[in-house]
Amino acid sequence: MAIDANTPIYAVVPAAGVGKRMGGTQPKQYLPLLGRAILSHTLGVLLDHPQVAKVVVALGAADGYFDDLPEATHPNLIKVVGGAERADSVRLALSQVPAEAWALVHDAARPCLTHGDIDQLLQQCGDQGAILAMPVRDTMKRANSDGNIDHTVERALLWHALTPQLFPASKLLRALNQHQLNPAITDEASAMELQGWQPTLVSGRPDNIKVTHPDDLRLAELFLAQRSAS
Ligand SMILES: Nc1ccn([C@@H]2O[C@H](COP(=O)(O)OP(=O)(O)OP(=O)(O)O)[C@@H](O)[C@H]2O)c(=O)n1
Ligand SMILES: C[C@](O)(CO)[C@H](O)COP(=O)(O)O
Repeated sequence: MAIDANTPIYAVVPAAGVGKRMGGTQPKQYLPLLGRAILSHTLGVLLDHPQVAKVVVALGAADGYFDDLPEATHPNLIKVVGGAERADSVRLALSQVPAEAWALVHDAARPCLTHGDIDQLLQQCGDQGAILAMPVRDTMKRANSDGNIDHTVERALLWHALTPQLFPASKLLRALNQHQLNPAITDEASAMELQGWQPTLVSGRPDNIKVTHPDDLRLAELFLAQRSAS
């Protein structure tokens, strides 16, 4: 089942983080990437997709950067104030999404998303929702408390969860409300799984990285520069 062409799709962009793991003096979503802020790249991809009706971005309460972005005045963009955790920011953003819409939740910190991956997610999404993901390629180890190997983890069915993650907005909001005190909710699918949902895993591009540490920024630059050169 693909998402019906008449179903409204609202993108939800959690962008209220501070980027502790990145270090630096400004939130990482505003770091320059080939001359534009990371968040500007991310919003541009979503605002330009023909099936995305609106983009709701969740910002830090004291965000003093967003209004300088060219996308800040886009007619299809809605701003909300985010929350203490990523899941709170998503839950607060969903207040601006109509109940009948589907929510396409995508990290601000993933600027290398492509329309091709969004199209695959929309086409392969089933009635249980769907997420972009990437099969694990390396042998996986579980560490013990000493930081040594405890055991090797069976990897055949292991995937890296990426974003966007796509769910009916009303069902996602209900799940996030029900589990808002659960620290294990680090993505939308984990909340929906607790509701008994089994979302579709849609294989996505490995260059859809989340800029988390300083070396990720250089990688994102290489990926985007490679595309504009091809
Ligand atoms: N309270 C929060 C925390 C995170 N995010 C967003 O969720 C996405 C993924 O989170 P992460 O990569 O962890 O970003 P930060 O929380 O900023 O990073 P760190 O954990 O290193 O502080 C980011 O776009 C971030 O802005 C958010 O909207 N609200
Ligand atoms: C949502 C996510 O990007 C999927 O991998 C990830 O869970 C975000 O984790 P973070 O610690 O909030 O960056």
